[in-house]
Amino acid sequence: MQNNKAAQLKGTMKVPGDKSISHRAVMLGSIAQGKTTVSGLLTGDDCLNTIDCFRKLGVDIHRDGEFVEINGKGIDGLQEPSDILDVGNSGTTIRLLLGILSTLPFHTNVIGDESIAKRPMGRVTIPLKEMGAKIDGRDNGKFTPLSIRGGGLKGIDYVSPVASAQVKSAVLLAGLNAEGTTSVTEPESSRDHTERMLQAFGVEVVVDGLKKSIQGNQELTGTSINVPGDISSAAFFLVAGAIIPNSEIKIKNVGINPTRTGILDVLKLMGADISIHNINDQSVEPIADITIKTSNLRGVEISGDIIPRLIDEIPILALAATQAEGVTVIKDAAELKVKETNRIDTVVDELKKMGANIEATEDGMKIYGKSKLHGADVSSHGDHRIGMMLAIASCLASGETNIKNSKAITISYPGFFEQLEKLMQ
Ligand SMILES: O=C(O)C1=C[C@@H](OP(=O)(O)O)[C@@H](O)[C@H](O)C1
Ligand SMILES: C=C(OP(=O)(O)O)C(=O)O
Repeated sequence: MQNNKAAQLKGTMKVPGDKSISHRAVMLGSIAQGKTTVSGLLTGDDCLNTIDCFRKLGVDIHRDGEFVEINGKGIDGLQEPSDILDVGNSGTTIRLLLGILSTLPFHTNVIGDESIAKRPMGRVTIPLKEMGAKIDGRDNGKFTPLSIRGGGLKGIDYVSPVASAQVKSAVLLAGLNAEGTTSVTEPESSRDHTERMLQAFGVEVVVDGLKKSIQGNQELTGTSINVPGDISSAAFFLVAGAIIPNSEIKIKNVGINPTRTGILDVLKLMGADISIHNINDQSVEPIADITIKTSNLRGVEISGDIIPRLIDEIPILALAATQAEGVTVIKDAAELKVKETNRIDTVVDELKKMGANIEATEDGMKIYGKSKLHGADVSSHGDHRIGMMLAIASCLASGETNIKNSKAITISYPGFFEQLEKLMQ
């Protein structure tokens, strides 16, 4: 993909459905009893892989664009698949799926792409094995391909070493069909979409600070889910609006769940001209419209318990920091190393090629502001968020930027380039 400098970005837009919520809607609908309808589903590759895995498990799922109907027969309605389940590039799919498969008394093989093969699965397979699931795979079940035979689980009181919604969700989903109570305690709060959505399906989740508990043998009842716009996708246009001259962008219907809004807090702290309006917190997930205008940003420190609230937004925040006055320091973000790519390395290496003054640290990065970016030959390394960050960087850079493997962007944002082009007109 080739991109050139943009004079301005102006307009009103929507972003596709939230990826985390879309995965969960398909999964919970598949294990619920009765009909679930989902509107506004993200049709990115990751969520399509989730649908494909549950179809292979025998679930009746009809999709018409962003609308999905699932005819659930309860968790016991899932059947041993005759084919390997392939999650593609999606960490959320494999980790949450492992939680569900752990409860089912049959055999499944699960694989993903070469990025998934490098990502740690021990963080979910260790507690799931402790609950009684039989899981094997490379390095004693810590990496794909994985083979799993579930059933006969016992609840656990699990203290997770990482603030990860995928770990929390996998254990809680396994707990749905385990004997007794299952609890997960996290070091910091991670996104709580699973807890919220389980409640919408009629399951009781007990929240005691950082400890979340669930009783075994609870049945889910099908429901209607309306997926809000993905704040992680909106983040690319929020930063674009702030750093590209003469811009003003309004993004409608964005999910503003407080466990996801670290990006808004940091942009405000950096001095961005951002406003949040039309807040509607009447349903399971709160939504709002967000407007951003070209801003004079300043460098900040981003560390501590805000990190899980903006973990996927760090690549685009790093780009914002290259245009801020002063230095930005990102700490406590070692989790970036185990995403689709090592996002500390890919952000630093690719932005350096475009002239940014940025260095990697042990658990984050340091960015010196007000760099003049120039076009270069860069690569997404197959990581959708790196691809989108580079596309926004190219709108600011002088000359031409060639982004290798920009196709990866469809993992979370089909139609990204079309949207960007519309705002340039
Ligand atoms: O649960 C989810 O939907 C997600 C949780 C986060 O990962 P971790 O659970 O590994 O922190 C996030 O980075 C990922 O994009 C989606
Ligand atoms: C880390 C991400 O997703 P996943 O873990 O589902 O692959 C992401 O979307 O940035």
